Amino acid sequence: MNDKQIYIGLFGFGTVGKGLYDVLKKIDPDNVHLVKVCVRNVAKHQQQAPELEFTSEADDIFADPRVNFIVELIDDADAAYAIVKRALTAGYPVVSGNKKMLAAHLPEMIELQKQHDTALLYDASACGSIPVIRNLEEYYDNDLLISVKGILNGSSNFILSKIFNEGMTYDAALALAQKLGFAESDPTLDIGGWDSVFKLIIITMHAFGVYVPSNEIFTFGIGNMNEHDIQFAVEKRRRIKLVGWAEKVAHNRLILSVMPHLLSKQKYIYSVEDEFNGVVIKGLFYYKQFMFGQGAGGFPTGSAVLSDITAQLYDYRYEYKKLLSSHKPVFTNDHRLRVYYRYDTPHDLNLLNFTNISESYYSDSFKYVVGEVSLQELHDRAQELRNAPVFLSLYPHD
Ligand SMILES: NC(=O)C1=CN([C@@H]2O[C@H](COP(=O)(O)OP(=O)(O)OC[C@H]3O[C@@H](n4cnc5c(N)ncnc54)[C@H](OP(=O)(O)O)[C@@H]3O)[C@@H](O)[C@H]2O)C=CC1
Ligand SMILES: N[C@@H](CC=O)C(=O)O
Repeated sequence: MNDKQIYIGLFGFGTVGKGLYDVLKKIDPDNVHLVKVCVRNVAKHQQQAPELEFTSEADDIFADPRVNFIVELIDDADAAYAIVKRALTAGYPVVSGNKKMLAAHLPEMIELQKQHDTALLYDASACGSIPVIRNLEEYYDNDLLISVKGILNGSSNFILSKIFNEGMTYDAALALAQKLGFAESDPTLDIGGWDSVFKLIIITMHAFGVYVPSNEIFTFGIGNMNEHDIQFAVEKRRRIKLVGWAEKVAHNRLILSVMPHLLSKQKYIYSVEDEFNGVVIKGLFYYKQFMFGQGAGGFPTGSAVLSDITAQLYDYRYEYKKLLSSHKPVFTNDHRLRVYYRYDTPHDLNLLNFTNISESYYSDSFKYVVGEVSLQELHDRAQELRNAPVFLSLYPHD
């Protein structure tokens, strides 16, 4: 046990910031202390924790001589970028939960850590309580990793579970996810697959040493799903789950996507319900491993943040070793996938060029095809697809 003491300047006291506070209160560690908290609305939060010092000025945190550690847990990615950059530049160790900010600025954040010889940890940003980043960084440090695939967003999974298992309406399920603190302040990030793609970008950096910006990754959420898609899934004895997927395919190329998958019972993530996340890691010689845990909520994420904080008691840092690998895969969208595609008009059907159509159905109210389509085409047409009355889902062979 070393005698290092961490004095935290905390930004944000919402679901996760308050979660961290509650976890700290419960554990009462000897070497981690919450010194000052920066929020927008001081009065609101002072009532929640009268013994804490609150401020609405970031400068008050940086000027406090006791603070030697910054924890950033706010819901504004631009402000989070400014705070984390300022903290790293000033040499503070930092913990952040902001996947949107991290996904947009990872290369710069890695550079800042190097330049200022300090650490930024963010395991809590991807899959809440599951220590997926540290495991990918430390344990899977070789070229044998084939794929990382999983349910990376608790809210959309919660909504799908409530619809499929309890027959709840989409709107009621979303309202409940918001009430329970799982959803982002802007829930279209959850529903639209954006939150998953931010996490996928971070995970891909630590799994394969490759950074791909979000605008290059096909992202399609569950917002367009309707009762016909649910009926199709039930008839096929499958479930629809929103899945983030990174996989090495032939010739050391790497495909990435976030989209619904029609999963059969054999798949590990078929049984991941509610706000839980599940990540399947596939390797050349060990087949598959499965990590499972709560992906959202104050306590699970607060405890993951605390784990990132205490890791710095022994100076833990991400080393980004895979960035330097000479065998890094090369990102591509040049890959074909089998999908289920529900459409309404001939125009919508013609948005995509299907080959190998194995199934199709046509009635006044429900039309679909199952066939192969290129990931590049899906990516190029993503915006049109999101805006059209269509739904699509990967339909993997069993
Ligand atoms: N909710 C979850 O389960 C998880 C969330 N995350 C991430 O953690 C972060 C926080 O999420 P969450 O706790 O749910 O968000 P909330 O909306 O519950 O809370 C956000 C907090 O940030 C504060 N805030 C916003 N902007 C500023 C600013 N410029 N300066 C200081 N404080 C500010 C708000 O203050 P005020 O209340 O006064 O307005 C509020 O206390 C996000 O990046 C989210 O993506 C990561 C994993 C799980
Ligand atoms: N909104 C996110 C929160 C955790 O990252 C989710 O639902 O997973």
